[in-house]
Amino acid sequence: MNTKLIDGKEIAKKKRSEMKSRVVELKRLGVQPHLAVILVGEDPASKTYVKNKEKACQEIGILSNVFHYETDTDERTILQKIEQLNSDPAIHGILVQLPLPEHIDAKKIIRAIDPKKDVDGFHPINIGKRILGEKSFIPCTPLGIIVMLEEAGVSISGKHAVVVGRSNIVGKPIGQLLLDKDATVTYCHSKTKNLKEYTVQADILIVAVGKSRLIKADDVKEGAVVIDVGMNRDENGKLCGDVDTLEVLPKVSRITPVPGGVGPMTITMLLANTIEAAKTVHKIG
Ligand SMILES: Nc1nc2c(c(=O)[nH]1)N[C@@H](CN(C=O)c1ccc(C(=O)N[C@@H](CCC(=O)O)C(=O)O)cc1)CN2
Repeated sequence: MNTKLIDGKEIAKKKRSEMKSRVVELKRLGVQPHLAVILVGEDPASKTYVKNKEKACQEIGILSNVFHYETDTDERTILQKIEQLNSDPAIHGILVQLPLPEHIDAKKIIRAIDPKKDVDGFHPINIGKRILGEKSFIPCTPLGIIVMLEEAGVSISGKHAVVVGRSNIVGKPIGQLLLDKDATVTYCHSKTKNLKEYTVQADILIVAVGKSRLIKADDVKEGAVVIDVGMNRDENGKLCGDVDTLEVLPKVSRITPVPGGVGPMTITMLLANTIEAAKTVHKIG
């Protein structure tokens, strides 16, 4: 692998092996982390992600249950399931795979999850706590990006980080996390005029917009670190990111590939959050 590429698969492997040992320790103390996953519908990508989450849990000794509902399941059934999981002391983490079918209000569903079991970090209580710098669950993809930057030895303090994209799952939280690490943060989005004017100033460029190969060599500064969160299919059906990796590679100091970059870290951080949830509830430091 090109030395400029930040290998998400390798970092994920290392982190999962560390977590496996932590789970062994927890089991010795009589605690086995347990994750409940709710999947509604037949979206092929969501089914794959859920299967991979189940497999990853199994690999490191976390218990997992998947509750798979048909597409036309009503909101009340899902809310009742969440209520049941909230009050089950054996369950440490709950996640609802997104996106949900249109007739289900995702905001209502997320708010129903006990914030102490919200291992996705999407509940408004966890978002508020995070903004205030209090201990909270951090959404898995942004948390994975921070871990990748640390593992790659990229210093964040004093750097100009430009975030392209303002989703609640990635863009907003990653900007906040970088700010907490003393970066100067600029947010860009679909209404930003002359995007390039901002991206060329970035020491650390995070792109999460869902547009195939939007960022070209001319859009990045020499020596920048580029984190590509995009996961798109190009005109030939090939998986690609929001950054034109091949074109940008000669110019940057480090870059995450797609696939094999940020993606594998998302599930790895879910495991980390589930372990943390179990430790917190059992008051294990
Ligand atoms: N409840 C949640 N829903 C969704 C989340 C989330 O964090 N919580 N994130 C995404 C989907 N996602 C996990 O759920 C996810 C996406 C991608 C990957 C990944 O490993 N991607 C691979 C490529 C996979 C492929 O070949 O298609 C990679 O980048 O190498 C893992 C998890 C939306 N929903």
